Amino acid sequence: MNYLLKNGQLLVDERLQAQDVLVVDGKIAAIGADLEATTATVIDLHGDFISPGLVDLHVHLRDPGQTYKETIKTGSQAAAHGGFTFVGAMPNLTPVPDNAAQIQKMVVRNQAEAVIRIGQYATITEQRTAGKLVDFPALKAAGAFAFSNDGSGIQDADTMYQAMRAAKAVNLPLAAHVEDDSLLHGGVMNAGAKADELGLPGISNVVETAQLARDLVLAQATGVHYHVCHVSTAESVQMIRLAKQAGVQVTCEVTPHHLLLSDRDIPADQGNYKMNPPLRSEHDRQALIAGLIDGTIDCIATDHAPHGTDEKQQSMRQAPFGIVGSETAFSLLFTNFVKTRIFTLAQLINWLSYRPAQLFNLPTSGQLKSGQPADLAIFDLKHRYQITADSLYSKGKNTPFIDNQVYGETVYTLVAGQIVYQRGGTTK
Ligand SMILES: NC(=O)N[C@@H](CC(=O)O)C(=O)O
Ligand SMILES: [Zn+2]
Ligand SMILES: [Zn+2]
Repeated sequence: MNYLLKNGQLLVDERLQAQDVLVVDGKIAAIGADLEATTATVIDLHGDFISPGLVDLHVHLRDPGQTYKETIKTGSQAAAHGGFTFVGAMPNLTPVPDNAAQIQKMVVRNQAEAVIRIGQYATITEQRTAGKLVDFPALKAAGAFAFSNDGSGIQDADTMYQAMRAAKAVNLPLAAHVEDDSLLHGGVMNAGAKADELGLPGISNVVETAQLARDLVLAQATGVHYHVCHVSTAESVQMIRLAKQAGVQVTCEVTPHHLLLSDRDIPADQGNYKMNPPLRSEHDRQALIAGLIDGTIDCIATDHAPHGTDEKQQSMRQAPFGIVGSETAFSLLFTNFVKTRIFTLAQLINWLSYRPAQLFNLPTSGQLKSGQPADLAIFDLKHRYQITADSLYSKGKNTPFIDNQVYGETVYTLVAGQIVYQRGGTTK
Protein backbone atom coordinates (compact mmCIF):
# COMPACT_ATOMS: atom_id res chain seq x y z
CA MET A 1 0.00 0.00 0.00
CA ASN A 2 1.24 3.49 -0.92
CA TYR A 3 0.16 6.55 1.04
CA LEU A 4 0.00 10.26 0.45
CA LEU A 5 -0.01 11.93 3.88
CA LYS A 6 -1.69 15.29 3.24
CA ASN A 7 -1.72 18.36 5.47
CA GLY A 8 0.91 17.26 7.95
CA GLN A 9 3.32 19.47 9.84
CA LEU A 10 7.03 18.72 9.67
CA LEU A 11 10.05 20.13 11.44
CA VAL A 12 12.00 22.14 8.88
CA ASP A 13 14.97 24.01 10.34
CA GLU A 14 13.54 23.30 13.79
CA ARG A 15 10.16 24.90 13.00
CA LEU A 16 6.84 23.32 12.09
CA GLN A 17 5.88 23.74 8.44
CA ALA A 18 2.87 22.48 6.51
CA GLN A 19 4.02 19.60 4.26
CA ASP A 20 2.85 16.39 2.62
CA VAL A 21 4.74 13.11 2.61
CA LEU A 22 4.43 10.52 -0.15
CA VAL A 23 5.17 6.92 0.82
CA VAL A 24 5.85 4.49 -2.03
CA ASP A 25 7.05 0.89 -1.73
CA GLY A 26 7.90 1.30 1.94
CA LYS A 27 10.05 4.36 1.40
CA ILE A 28 9.65 8.10 1.60
CA ALA A 29 9.26 9.04 -2.08
CA ALA A 30 8.75 12.79 -1.68
CA ILE A 31 8.30 15.52 0.91
CA GLY A 32 6.83 18.87 -0.07
CA ALA A 33 3.90 21.23 -0.22
CA ASP A 34 0.80 20.19 -2.22
CA LEU A 35 2.07 16.81 -3.39
CA GLU A 36 -0.17 14.83 -5.68
CA ALA A 37 -0.29 11.16 -6.51
CA THR A 38 -2.70 8.99 -8.42
CA THR A 39 -1.75 5.57 -7.09
CA ALA A 40 -1.57 6.28 -3.35
CA THR A 41 -4.24 6.21 -0.66
CA VAL A 42 -4.68 9.77 0.59
CA ILE A 43 -4.73 10.31 4.37
CA ASP A 44 -5.69 13.80 5.54
CA LEU A 45 -3.70 14.57 8.70
CA HIS A 46 -5.53 17.83 9.51
CA GLY A 47 -2.33 19.50 10.69
CA ASP A 48 -0.96 16.63 12.81
CA PHE A 49 2.79 16.44 13.37
CA ILE A 50 4.81 14.00 11.25
CA SER A 51 7.93 12.83 13.11
CA PRO A 52 10.62 10.37 12.15
CA GLY A 53 9.72 7.11 13.94
CA LEU A 54 10.92 7.20 17.54
CA VAL A 55 13.87 5.06 18.61
CA ASP A 56 14.06 3.57 22.12
CA LEU A 57 17.39 1.98 23.05
CA HIS A 58 16.03 0.37 26.21
CA VAL A 59 12.94 -1.82 26.65
CA HIS A 60 12.09 -5.13 28.32
CA LEU A 61 9.90 -7.49 26.27
CA ARG A 62 9.97 -10.42 28.80
CA ASP A 63 9.65 -13.03 26.03
CA PRO A 64 10.72 -15.79 26.53
CA GLY A 65 10.56 -16.20 30.27
CA GLN A 66 7.82 -14.00 31.70
CA THR A 67 5.20 -13.81 28.98
CA TYR A 68 2.48 -13.06 31.56
CA LYS A 69 4.19 -9.63 31.84
CA GLU A 70 4.73 -8.96 28.11
CA THR A 71 5.40 -10.68 24.82
CA ILE A 72 7.34 -9.65 21.74
CA LYS A 73 3.98 -8.96 20.14
CA THR A 74 2.39 -6.90 22.94
CA GLY A 75 5.61 -5.05 23.77
CA SER A 76 6.08 -4.10 20.12
CA GLN A 77 2.42 -3.03 19.83
CA ALA A 78 2.92 -0.88 22.92
CA ALA A 79 5.99 0.67 21.33
CA ALA A 80 4.09 1.30 18.07
CA HIS A 81 1.30 2.92 20.10
CA GLY A 82 3.94 5.25 21.55
CA GLY A 83 5.26 6.20 18.09
CA PHE A 84 8.38 4.00 18.31
CA THR A 85 9.49 2.23 15.16
CA PHE A 86 12.65 0.72 16.66
CA VAL A 87 13.40 -0.60 20.15
CA GLY A 88 16.47 -2.22 21.69
CA ALA A 89 15.33 -5.30 23.64
CA MET A 90 17.21 -6.11 26.84
CA PRO A 91 18.45 -9.65 27.46
CA ASN A 92 17.12 -10.37 30.97
CA LEU A 93 15.17 -13.28 29.51
CA THR A 94 14.87 -17.02 30.16
CA PRO A 95 16.59 -18.65 28.36
CA VAL A 96 19.26 -15.95 28.37
CA PRO A 97 20.57 -14.79 24.96
CA ASP A 98 24.17 -15.41 25.97
CA ASN A 99 25.04 -17.70 23.04
CA ALA A 100 24.84 -17.52 19.26
CA ALA A 101 22.03 -20.07 18.88
CA GLN A 102 19.75 -18.19 21.27
CA ILE A 103 20.51 -14.80 19.71
CA GLN A 104 19.74 -16.24 16.28
CA LYS A 105 16.44 -17.56 17.62
CA MET A 106 15.59 -14.16 19.11
CA VAL A 107 16.42 -12.30 15.92
CA VAL A 108 14.10 -14.58 13.94
CA ARG A 109 11.30 -14.35 16.53
CA ASN A 110 11.60 -10.55 16.86
CA GLN A 111 11.33 -10.22 13.11
CA ALA A 112 8.35 -12.57 12.88
CA GLU A 113 6.36 -11.49 15.94
CA ALA A 114 7.00 -7.77 16.38
CA VAL A 115 5.12 -5.05 14.51
CA ILE A 116 8.18 -2.74 14.63
CA ARG A 117 11.96 -3.13 14.26
CA ILE A 118 13.84 -4.69 17.17
CA GLY A 119 17.53 -4.69 18.03
CA GLN A 120 18.36 -7.58 20.34
CA TYR A 121 20.91 -7.06 23.09
CA ALA A 122 23.10 -10.02 24.00
CA THR A 123 24.39 -10.36 27.53
CA ILE A 124 27.96 -9.48 28.49
CA THR A 125 28.45 -12.51 30.73
CA GLU A 126 27.01 -16.02 30.70
CA GLN A 127 23.62 -16.40 32.34
CA ARG A 128 23.75 -12.56 32.52
CA THR A 129 25.02 -12.55 36.09
CA ALA A 130 27.83 -15.12 35.98
CA GLY A 131 31.48 -14.11 35.77
CA LYS A 132 32.42 -15.71 32.44
CA LEU A 133 32.31 -13.48 29.35
CA VAL A 134 30.17 -14.39 26.34
CA ASP A 135 31.71 -15.05 22.91
CA PHE A 136 31.51 -11.49 21.55
CA PRO A 137 32.40 -12.19 17.88
CA ALA A 138 30.01 -15.15 17.70
CA LEU A 139 27.15 -13.11 19.19
CA LYS A 140 27.79 -10.23 16.83
CA ALA A 141 27.81 -12.63 13.88
CA ALA A 142 24.51 -14.12 15.15
CA GLY A 143 22.88 -10.68 15.03
CA ALA A 144 23.36 -9.07 18.44
CA PHE A 145 22.75 -5.33 18.30
CA ALA A 146 24.83 -4.44 21.37
CA PHE A 147 25.82 -5.97 24.71
CA SER A 148 24.27 -5.39 28.14
CA ASN A 149 23.69 -7.12 31.47
CA ASP A 150 20.83 -4.74 32.20
CA GLY A 151 19.07 -5.52 35.46
CA SER A 152 22.43 -6.03 37.18
CA GLY A 153 25.74 -4.24 37.41
CA ILE A 154 29.03 -5.99 36.71
CA GLN A 155 30.57 -6.23 40.14
CA ASP A 156 34.08 -7.33 39.23
CA ALA A 157 36.40 -4.72 37.69
CA ASP A 158 38.45 -7.16 35.63
CA THR A 159 35.29 -8.73 34.18
CA MET A 160 34.19 -5.26 33.03
CA TYR A 161 37.67 -4.43 31.74
CA GLN A 162 37.85 -7.61 29.64
CA ALA A 163 34.24 -7.11 28.45
CA MET A 164 35.08 -3.61 27.24
CA ARG A 165 38.13 -4.89 25.36
CA ALA A 166 35.99 -7.56 23.73
CA ALA A 167 33.18 -5.12 22.79
CA LYS A 168 35.77 -2.71 21.37
CA ALA A 169 37.27 -5.52 19.28
CA VAL A 170 33.90 -6.24 17.63
CA ASN A 171 32.99 -2.54 17.43
CA LEU A 172 29.62 -2.74 19.21
CA PRO A 173 28.40 -0.61 22.14
CA LEU A 174 28.49 -1.94 25.67
CA ALA A 175 25.45 -0.66 27.58
CA ALA A 176 25.91 -0.66 31.33
CA HIS A 177 23.42 -0.86 34.16
CA VAL A 178 25.68 0.67 36.82
CA GLU A 179 24.86 -0.59 40.30
CA ASP A 180 27.30 -1.62 43.01
CA ASP A 181 25.60 -4.43 44.96
CA SER A 182 27.86 -4.00 47.99
CA LEU A 183 26.52 -0.46 48.51
CA LEU A 184 22.85 -1.35 48.01
CA HIS A 185 21.93 -2.58 51.52
CA GLY A 186 18.51 -3.79 50.41
CA GLY A 187 17.33 -0.31 49.40
CA VAL A 188 14.02 0.06 47.56
CA MET A 189 13.78 3.82 46.91
CA ASN A 190 16.06 6.85 46.88
CA ALA A 191 17.85 7.41 50.20
CA GLY A 192 16.73 10.66 51.80
CA ALA A 193 13.99 12.40 53.72
CA LYS A 194 11.16 10.73 51.76
CA ALA A 195 12.49 7.21 52.39
CA ASP A 196 12.85 8.10 56.09
CA GLU A 197 9.30 9.43 56.16
CA LEU A 198 7.94 6.25 54.56
CA GLY A 199 10.18 4.04 56.71
CA LEU A 200 11.73 2.39 53.66
CA PRO A 201 15.38 1.40 53.10
CA GLY A 202 17.22 3.85 50.84
CA ILE A 203 19.40 3.54 47.71
CA SER A 204 22.14 6.18 47.86
CA ASN A 205 23.59 7.91 44.80
CA VAL A 206 26.94 6.12 45.31
CA VAL A 207 25.29 2.80 44.36
CA GLU A 208 25.33 4.25 40.82
CA THR A 209 28.26 6.64 40.90
CA ALA A 210 30.90 4.37 42.47
CA GLN A 211 30.55 1.87 39.65
CA LEU A 212 30.21 4.58 37.00
CA ALA A 213 33.51 6.15 38.12
CA ARG A 214 35.27 2.79 37.78
CA ASP A 215 33.72 2.19 34.37
CA LEU A 216 34.70 5.60 32.99
CA VAL A 217 38.33 4.88 33.85
CA LEU A 218 38.09 1.47 32.19
CA ALA A 219 36.33 2.95 29.16
CA GLN A 220 39.13 5.45 28.73
CA ALA A 221 41.72 2.68 28.96
CA THR A 222 39.95 0.46 26.41
CA GLY A 223 38.46 2.96 23.95
CA VAL A 224 35.14 1.07 23.92
CA HIS A 225 31.83 2.77 23.11
CA TYR A 226 30.51 2.73 26.67
CA HIS A 227 26.80 3.59 26.95
CA VAL A 228 25.35 4.28 30.38
CA CYS A 229 21.77 3.10 30.89
CA HIS A 230 19.21 5.20 32.80
CA VAL A 231 21.51 7.83 34.35
CA SER A 232 19.86 9.13 37.52
CA THR A 233 22.17 11.29 39.64
CA ALA A 234 23.68 14.78 39.42
CA GLU A 235 27.14 13.34 40.13
CA SER A 236 26.79 10.89 37.23
CA VAL A 237 25.97 13.75 34.86
CA GLN A 238 29.01 15.68 36.03
CA MET A 239 31.35 12.67 35.73
CA ILE A 240 30.08 11.93 32.21
CA ARG A 241 30.47 15.60 31.28
CA LEU A 242 34.11 15.55 32.39
CA ALA A 243 34.76 12.17 30.76
CA LYS A 244 33.42 13.45 27.44
CA GLN A 245 35.70 16.48 27.72
CA ALA A 246 38.60 14.08 28.30
CA GLY A 247 37.74 12.20 25.09
CA VAL A 248 36.20 9.06 26.59
CA GLN A 249 33.78 7.35 24.13
CA VAL A 250 30.90 7.57 26.59
CA THR A 251 27.23 8.12 25.75
CA CYS A 252 24.19 7.88 27.97
CA GLU A 253 20.42 7.87 28.20
CA VAL A 254 17.90 9.22 30.71
CA THR A 255 14.34 7.95 31.20
CA PRO A 256 11.19 10.07 30.99
CA HIS A 257 10.34 9.24 34.62
CA HIS A 258 13.67 10.49 35.96
CA LEU A 259 13.10 13.74 34.05
CA LEU A 260 9.50 14.11 35.22
CA LEU A 261 9.48 12.99 38.85
CA SER A 262 11.62 13.17 41.96
CA ASP A 263 11.28 11.25 45.22
CA ARG A 264 9.19 14.03 46.74
CA ASP A 265 6.45 13.16 44.19
CA ILE A 266 6.07 9.69 45.75
CA PRO A 267 2.73 9.98 47.57
CA ALA A 268 2.95 6.79 49.64
CA ASP A 269 4.56 3.35 49.75
CA GLN A 270 3.22 2.28 46.34
CA GLY A 271 4.82 -0.30 44.08
CA ASN A 272 4.28 1.78 40.92
CA TYR A 273 6.83 4.28 42.21
CA LYS A 274 9.51 1.59 42.52
CA MET A 275 12.07 1.39 39.76
CA ASN A 276 15.79 0.95 39.35
CA PRO A 277 17.47 3.36 39.53
CA PRO A 278 14.96 5.02 41.87
CA LEU A 279 13.36 8.44 41.43
CA ARG A 280 16.06 10.70 42.88
CA SER A 281 16.06 14.11 44.53
CA GLU A 282 14.81 17.30 42.88
CA HIS A 283 18.45 18.41 42.67
CA ASP A 284 19.29 15.27 40.69
CA ARG A 285 16.26 15.74 38.43
CA GLN A 286 17.30 19.31 37.61
CA ALA A 287 20.83 18.10 36.81
CA LEU A 288 19.42 15.51 34.38
CA ILE A 289 17.42 18.20 32.56
CA ALA A 290 20.49 20.46 32.40
CA GLY A 291 22.62 17.52 31.21
CA LEU A 292 20.26 16.81 28.34
CA ILE A 293 20.14 20.43 27.27
CA ASP A 294 23.95 20.81 27.27
CA GLY A 295 24.49 17.52 25.41
CA THR A 296 26.07 15.56 28.26
CA ILE A 297 23.09 13.23 28.15
CA ASP A 298 22.69 12.00 24.58
CA CYS A 299 19.19 10.64 24.40
CA ILE A 300 15.98 9.58 26.12
CA ALA A 301 15.14 5.87 26.51
CA THR A 302 12.07 4.55 28.32
CA ASP A 303 13.34 1.45 30.20
CA HIS A 304 9.84 0.05 29.55
CA ALA A 305 9.63 -2.59 32.31
CA PRO A 306 6.24 -4.33 32.45
CA HIS A 307 5.21 -6.28 35.54
CA GLY A 308 2.02 -7.95 36.77
CA THR A 309 -0.59 -5.76 38.46
CA ASP A 310 -0.65 -7.94 41.59
CA GLU A 311 3.13 -7.78 41.94
CA LYS A 312 3.11 -3.99 41.72
CA GLN A 313 0.18 -3.55 44.11
CA GLN A 314 2.50 -4.59 46.93
CA SER A 315 4.65 -2.40 49.17
CA MET A 316 7.89 -1.13 47.67
CA ARG A 317 9.59 -3.65 49.94
CA GLN A 318 8.15 -6.55 47.91
CA ALA A 319 7.22 -5.16 44.47
CA PRO A 320 9.63 -5.75 41.57
CA PHE A 321 11.59 -2.77 40.20
CA GLY A 322 10.36 -1.10 36.99
CA ILE A 323 7.56 0.80 35.24
CA VAL A 324 6.14 0.75 31.71
CA GLY A 325 7.04 3.67 29.47
CA SER A 326 6.65 2.97 25.75
CA GLU A 327 3.13 4.35 25.42
CA THR A 328 3.45 7.47 27.54
CA ALA A 329 6.96 8.77 26.77
CA PHE A 330 6.23 11.17 23.92
CA SER A 331 2.99 12.63 25.29
CA LEU A 332 4.35 13.13 28.82
CA LEU A 333 7.54 14.77 27.58
CA PHE A 334 5.75 16.89 25.00
CA THR A 335 3.18 18.08 27.55
CA ASN A 336 5.55 18.74 30.44
CA PHE A 337 8.64 20.00 28.63
CA VAL A 338 7.72 21.24 25.15
CA LYS A 339 4.41 22.93 25.89
CA THR A 340 6.10 24.58 28.89
CA ARG A 341 9.00 25.72 26.66
CA ILE A 342 11.75 23.97 28.61
CA PHE A 343 12.63 21.91 25.51
CA THR A 344 11.84 22.66 21.89
CA LEU A 345 9.97 20.07 19.85
CA ALA A 346 13.10 19.70 17.69
CA GLN A 347 15.22 18.91 20.76
CA LEU A 348 12.73 16.34 22.00
CA ILE A 349 12.56 14.58 18.63
CA ASN A 350 16.34 14.63 18.39
CA TRP A 351 16.64 12.87 21.78
CA LEU A 352 13.88 10.38 20.95
CA SER A 353 14.84 9.59 17.37
CA TYR A 354 17.84 10.89 15.46
CA ARG A 355 20.37 10.88 18.30
CA PRO A 356 19.79 7.34 19.62
CA ALA A 357 19.74 6.04 16.02
CA GLN A 358 23.07 7.71 15.38
CA LEU A 359 24.60 6.50 18.64
CA PHE A 360 23.88 2.85 17.93
CA ASN A 361 24.56 3.15 14.21
CA LEU A 362 21.03 2.72 12.85
CA PRO A 363 21.58 4.88 9.79
CA THR A 364 18.08 4.48 8.37
CA SER A 365 16.24 5.63 11.49
CA GLY A 366 15.66 9.09 12.86
CA GLN A 367 15.43 11.14 9.67
CA LEU A 368 12.72 12.23 7.26
CA LYS A 369 14.39 12.15 3.86
CA SER A 370 13.46 11.00 0.40
CA GLY A 371 14.75 7.49 -0.21
CA GLN A 372 14.74 6.51 3.48
CA PRO A 373 12.48 3.73 4.80
CA ALA A 374 9.13 5.27 5.75
CA ASP A 375 9.39 4.81 9.53
CA LEU A 376 7.07 7.55 10.76
CA ALA A 377 5.14 8.60 13.84
CA ILE A 378 2.25 11.02 13.54
CA PHE A 379 1.10 12.86 16.66
CA ASP A 380 -1.90 15.05 17.43
CA LEU A 381 -0.38 17.92 19.41
CA LYS A 382 -3.63 19.83 19.93
CA HIS A 383 -6.14 17.48 21.48
CA ARG A 384 -5.90 16.74 25.21
CA TYR A 385 -6.56 13.22 26.45
CA GLN A 386 -6.18 11.12 29.57
CA ILE A 387 -3.75 8.24 30.02
CA THR A 388 -5.75 5.19 31.11
CA ALA A 389 -4.74 1.61 31.91
CA ASP A 390 -7.31 0.38 29.39
CA SER A 391 -5.70 2.28 26.53
CA LEU A 392 -2.32 0.55 26.99
CA TYR A 393 -1.40 -2.25 24.59
CA SER A 394 1.28 -3.43 27.01
CA LYS A 395 0.29 -6.22 29.38
CA GLY A 396 1.92 -4.06 32.06
CA LYS A 397 -0.26 -1.30 33.47
CA ASN A 398 2.41 -0.42 36.04
CA THR A 399 2.94 3.31 35.70
CA PRO A 400 2.41 6.17 38.12
CA PHE A 401 1.22 8.31 35.18
CA ILE A 402 -2.25 6.72 34.84
CA ASP A 403 -4.90 9.49 34.84
CA ASN A 404 -2.44 12.16 33.67
CA GLN A 405 -3.92 14.63 31.17
CA VAL A 406 -1.61 15.01 28.20
CA TYR A 407 -1.22 16.25 24.63
CA GLY A 408 0.58 14.42 21.84
CA GLU A 409 -1.58 11.38 21.15
CA THR A 410 -0.24 9.02 18.50
CA VAL A 411 -2.43 9.03 15.41
CA TYR A 412 -0.47 6.70 13.14
CA THR A 413 2.79 4.78 13.31
CA LEU A 414 4.29 3.44 10.08
CA VAL A 415 7.17 1.01 9.73
CA ALA A 416 8.61 0.58 6.24
CA GLY A 417 5.54 2.35 4.89
CA GLN A 418 3.00 0.05 6.56
CA ILE A 419 0.56 1.27 9.20
CA VAL A 420 1.37 -0.64 12.41
CA TYR A 421 -0.68 1.57 14.74
CA GLN A 422 -3.73 3.70 14.01
CA ARG A 423 -5.72 5.70 16.59
CA GLY A 424 -9.10 4.12 17.13
CA GLY A 425 -8.10 1.55 14.53
CA THR A 426 -6.99 -2.01 15.08
CA THR A 427 -8.22 -4.00 18.04
CA LYS A 428 -5.75 -5.05 20.72
N1 LIG B 1 14.43 -0.69 35.52
C1 LIG B 1 13.88 -1.53 36.34
O1 LIG B 1 13.48 -1.11 37.44
N2 LIG B 1 13.71 -2.84 36.04
C2 LIG B 1 14.18 -3.51 34.87
C3 LIG B 1 15.64 -3.81 34.95
C4 LIG B 1 16.55 -2.64 34.70
O2 LIG B 1 16.32 -1.84 33.78
O3 LIG B 1 17.55 -2.49 35.38
C5 LIG B 1 13.37 -4.79 34.69
O4 LIG B 1 13.79 -5.67 33.93
O5 LIG B 1 12.27 -4.88 35.27
ZN1 LIG C 1 18.86 -1.29 34.30
ZN1 LIG D 1 16.14 -1.85 31.90
